[in-house]
Amino acid sequence: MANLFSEIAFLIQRFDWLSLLDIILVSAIFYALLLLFKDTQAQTLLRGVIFLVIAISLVTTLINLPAFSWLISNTLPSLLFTIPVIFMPELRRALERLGRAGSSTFLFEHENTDMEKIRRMVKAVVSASSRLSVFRQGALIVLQRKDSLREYEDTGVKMGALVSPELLLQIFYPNTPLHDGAAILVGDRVSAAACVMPLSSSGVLNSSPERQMGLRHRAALGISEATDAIAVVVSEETGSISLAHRGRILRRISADKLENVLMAFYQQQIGEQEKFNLRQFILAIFKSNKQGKD
Ligand SMILES: Nc1ncnc2c1ncn2[C@@H]1O[C@H](COP(=O)(O)OP(=O)(O)OP(=O)(O)O)[C@@H](O)[C@H]1O
Repeated sequence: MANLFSEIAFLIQRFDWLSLLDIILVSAIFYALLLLFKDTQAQTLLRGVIFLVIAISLVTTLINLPAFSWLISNTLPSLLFTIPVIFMPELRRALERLGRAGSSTFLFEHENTDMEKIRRMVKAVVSASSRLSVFRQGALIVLQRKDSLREYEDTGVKMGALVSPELLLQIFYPNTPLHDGAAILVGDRVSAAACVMPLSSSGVLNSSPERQMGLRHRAALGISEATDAIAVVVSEETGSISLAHRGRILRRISADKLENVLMAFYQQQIGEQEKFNLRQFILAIFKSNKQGKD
């Protein structure tokens, strides 16, 4: 024990501003990694790994355990190689998120921020959902937000048609070729129909007070867990409308509530983008002033 205290005292004595910089850099990298994996399934694992790495480094630095240190120094690198393989989809999404944060052109941002297009799309989804609900025709409509849904579009039939209530009603008309699966909406267009979504394996639906939900609701929850998309489901059995987002499901909502919730989601997104654009705008003015002076 006395040895451990003297070891700690020795470490404290050696602590200088370079050590502080070292700690700040490592903490910044861990913080950036956690931020990158925020809201993904890999987040909990990453937190565990970071905790493990810190705990092991402390133990092996302070206490002289040669066999344990040997085991850890040989197994940790292989663990670092296996994590990216297991969490490939999360990693890809995290890098996509990073790429989006880096892209700052006004044009790129404008594609999503056209409020008129969004309003038209929301109106079409709400109108189609309420009519499908009355007819008790099952439907799954997935609205892309920031995360790309390209890999899911590839599982269905590509369309690229302007969204309208009639088009959505036609897609989900029973026993037609496109009615099975999900329709994906990107902006104000139906980009693909009859798409296969990942099924949720979380217990949210099982623990619901009602009966266990079927595949359509599992698929809605699944895509909302895997991406930031919003999924609107119309139940074939009950005609009820539900909305899934970020692994949570709002059950049996009215058409009015659906419209309010969807508009709130997009207004929040647009607010964030406008804040971002304002920053870009200020930076651009600052740059052009500087160039003018030069
Ligand atoms: N992975 C999937 N991706 C997209 N759609 C799916 C997927 N799996 C099933 N579906 C859709 O769900 C339909 C089956 O729904 P099921 O009756 O099992 O679900 P449910 O949640 O009970 O819905 P409902 O209340 O409408 O009956 C399929 O016909 C298909 O259109």
